Amino acid sequence: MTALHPDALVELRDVTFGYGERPVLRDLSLAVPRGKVTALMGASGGGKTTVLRLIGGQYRAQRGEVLFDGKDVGGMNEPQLYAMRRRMGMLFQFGALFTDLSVFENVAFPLREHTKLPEALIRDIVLMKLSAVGLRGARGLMPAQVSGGMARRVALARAIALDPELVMYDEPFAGLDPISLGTAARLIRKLNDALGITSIVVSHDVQETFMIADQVVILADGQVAAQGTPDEVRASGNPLVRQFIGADAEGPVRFHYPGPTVEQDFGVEIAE
Ligand SMILES: Nc1ncnc2c1ncn2[C@@H]1O[C@H](COP(=O)(O)OP(=O)(O)OP(=O)(O)O)[C@@H](O)[C@H]1O
Repeated sequence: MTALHPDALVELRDVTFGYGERPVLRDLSLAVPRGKVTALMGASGGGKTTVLRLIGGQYRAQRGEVLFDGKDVGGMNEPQLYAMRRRMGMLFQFGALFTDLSVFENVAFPLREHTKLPEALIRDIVLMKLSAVGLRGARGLMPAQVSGGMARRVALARAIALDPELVMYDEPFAGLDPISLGTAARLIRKLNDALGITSIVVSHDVQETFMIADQVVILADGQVAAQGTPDEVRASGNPLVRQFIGADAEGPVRFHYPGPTVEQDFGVEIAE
């Protein structure tokens, strides 16, 4: 399989996908360059998490191809998927930690699950990863004893425990105060560069995400509405994009999930 974008670690080619009748992604094509931070943004329900699930092989594209390192994820069998997922770290919304395991054991978990490394080596790796997120000293704490921002950093250390090539972050900043949010964003950038990772960040926080991203992809209606460097996207004239990045308060993005009209549901006309 020859990649259209030779420097891409992940590539979607003309991908169509829906959970049922309703298509979520329509002929979507995008490339995630190696070693870079790609931000995936767009209105709620636009399909961002769905893209991550297709990359992780949780779902298969109905049409088109999802390539990881040049191989079609949709064509992989279970052992191949398992091997591919070992090369990926995932940090999902709120990066839930195992509440009955210490900070140390949370980070050690993937190493114990996926490797047969001796205990001494596991210890060194865990402490190295915790050090990378500034929490080596917190190893003995339980999740209930750490702040929300710290918990997110522990989850980040866990996501990079197996030295992944790709890390996917789904709303890594959700629920964080502005200071923790800034810290988490800078950490994602720092780890990306220090460890030579490729990162995909799904986020609604325009300011912080634009600060750390090399490439921004804005999804709307299951397609790419804009793509480019943060500056290029900021300069976009597309009304959807302008509304999303906050340049225009009013715009074409619908507030309501598609469904029957108010008149159909209530038999009267109500201003929304
Ligand atoms: N497992 C599922 N079964 C059925 N429909 C789903 C499922 N997961 C998501 N959807 C629908 O698919 C659409 C896209 O969802 P997705 O979570 O990918 O969007 P998103 O851009 O990540 O949204 P948000 O920013 O709100 O998290 C939504 O309309 C959602 O309701």
